[in-house]
Amino acid sequence: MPGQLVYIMGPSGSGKDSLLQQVAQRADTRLHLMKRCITRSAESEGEDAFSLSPAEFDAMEARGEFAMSWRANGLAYGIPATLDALLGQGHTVLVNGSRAYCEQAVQRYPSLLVVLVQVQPQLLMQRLLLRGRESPEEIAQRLSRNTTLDTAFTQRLREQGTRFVILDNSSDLQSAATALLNTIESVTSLEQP
Ligand SMILES: Nc1ncnc2c1ncn2[C@@H]1O[C@H](COP(=O)(O)OP(=O)(O)OP(=O)(O)O)[C@@H](O)[C@H]1O
Ligand SMILES: O=P(O)(O)OC[C@H]1O[C@H](OP(=O)(O)O)[C@H](O)[C@@H]1O
Repeated sequence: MPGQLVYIMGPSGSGKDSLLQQVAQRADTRLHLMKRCITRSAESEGEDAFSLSPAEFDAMEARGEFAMSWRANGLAYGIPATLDALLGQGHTVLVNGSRAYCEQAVQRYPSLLVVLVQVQPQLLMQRLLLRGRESPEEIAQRLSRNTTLDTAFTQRLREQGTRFVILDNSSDLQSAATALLNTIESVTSLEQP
């Protein structure tokens, strides 16, 4: 496909959604941020997503209306199949992805750019509590995912030759967004004929 998929992943609270919003605001029209379908209430704080019931999600998934889909944190997440049309038209497309789904994403889109967003661990809980979208119990469950997820897959990504960068968002959001945009621009300009 002529476009470039940018798959942003990282722990809950690392700032994926904030970074994507920043970059989408600053970037040109060939850069698209995919709006996700999530079985989360439409009233939830934060991310602008399509809110679906579990039954609606399952029906869309069965009809093949997602380019990618996964379950995590008690929720189902889907990236609409329009992703493939955008990539086919040559756009750079940003996706808020899951670490647990990353290897499947690489299999489907081998030329994707994987960006792992990291922050100092002690900041994660603080930022999630301040965001206030989940209860303290749900936040603890989200953070426990960081110890159970297999992090060796990042090593495998490098060995497979997948384009993979780590982006630190421990400091201010603007600096991290600039670094992300620079990374995307360096990869997409490499793709120019
Ligand atoms: N650099 C930063 N400095 C201070 N606060 C930040 C920074 N980046 C993000 N935040 C804040 O941290 C909280 C978590 O950020 P965000 O929702 O973007 O994370 P996320 O990785 O998308 O999390 P999740 O996977 O749980 O949706 C938000 O309240 C956001 O405003
Ligand atoms: O823990 P991992 O597998 O990386 O991610 C799981 C899911 O959680 C986050 O979504 P949100 O916090 O519900 O918006 C991610 O974006 C991903 O979809």
